Amino acid sequence: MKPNVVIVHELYPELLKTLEQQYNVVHFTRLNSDADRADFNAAMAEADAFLGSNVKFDEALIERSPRLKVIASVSVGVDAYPREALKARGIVLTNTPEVLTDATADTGFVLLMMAARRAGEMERKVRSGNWSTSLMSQDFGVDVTGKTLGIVGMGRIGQAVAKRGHFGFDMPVIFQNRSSKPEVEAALDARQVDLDTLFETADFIVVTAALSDETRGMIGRAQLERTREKTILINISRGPVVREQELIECLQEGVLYYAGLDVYEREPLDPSSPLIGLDNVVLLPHIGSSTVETRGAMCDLAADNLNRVLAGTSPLTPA
Ligand SMILES: NC(=O)C1=CN([C@@H]2O[C@H](COP(=O)(O)OP(=O)(O)OC[C@H]3O[C@@H](n4cnc5c(N)ncnc54)[C@H](O)[C@@H]3O)[C@@H](O)[C@H]2O)C=CC1
Ligand SMILES: O=C(O)C(=O)CO
Repeated sequence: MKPNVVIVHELYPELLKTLEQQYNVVHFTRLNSDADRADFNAAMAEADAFLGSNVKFDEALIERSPRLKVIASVSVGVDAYPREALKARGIVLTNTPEVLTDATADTGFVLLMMAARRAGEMERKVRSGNWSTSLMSQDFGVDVTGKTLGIVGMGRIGQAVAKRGHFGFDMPVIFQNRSSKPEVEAALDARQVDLDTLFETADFIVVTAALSDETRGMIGRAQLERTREKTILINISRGPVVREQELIECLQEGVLYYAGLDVYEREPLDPSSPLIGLDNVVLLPHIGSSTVETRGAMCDLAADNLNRVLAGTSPLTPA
């Protein structure tokens, strides 16, 4: 009997075909409707394995999936999964580290550059026929090269952002991390500081810390009030690391100069969010790792992990 595999993700055709040859696959590109949800729940009742992302795996779903052996998440962040419940059931959780590090760090720099040069605002002006009003000094942004870069959470993605800043833009790097990282300090001529010092000192602050009970709400008004006149905050980790309502208020009041966000407290971002009406924020729809090559590599790694667990061997990247 072939194992049953539920997939909730777009896959490139060759990979889907390979998986369909090996398994009984029920495939959703995403769960769009109540009908999809009902079909998904029915499929999970029989599933041996799940591959995908953006599915809320609460304890009730785990209970309704009695045969489940492995969740191969197409993401590095695994904050959406109830670890204790998975452990209790012996379900293996895998993720996709490394292969998305560069694409996500690049997205951090897209946001940083767009915010620094107010590129979204300028682009909107050109499109609305207001070329000349973008040439006034009150519309100018700020320099990037040589400015101090502050990283919150110096893991894989944090280090990739820091490398871009250090080698590409001549930036002094400071960072805050849960554990000490002398090797990073040495390699990037960087300095590890506490969170308050980071917010007081950096010109650009890039949040790349994983979401956990410890980091949830770690950044709010108390930190933003410490920033300098033209500080820019970028969040490419998870929305709930930053207190979104306090961020909005600080942007509205000019306490924080500018922000660039790829992630939000609730996704998709509600169209009625005040963020959408603010000029001093660049908004992306959680596309940190969304390139053709990187998504392909993430799906390959997730599939390898799933194959290995179903074959009774250890996954390449257990979460
Ligand atoms: N925007 C997007 O599309 C993407 C977002 N991500 C997010 O980025 C996160 C980081 O990914 P990686 O760098 O690969 O993970 P990682 O595990 O290498 O790095 C996470 C870092 O956060 C640090 N950290 C944990 N608690 C902290 C605390 N209280 N204070 C300061 N630092 C703390 C850890 O020490 C670690 O260095 C993921 O967990 C995910 O949420 C990842 C990929 C794409
Ligand atoms: O990998 C992750 O954690 C993401 O957010 C999407 O790539």
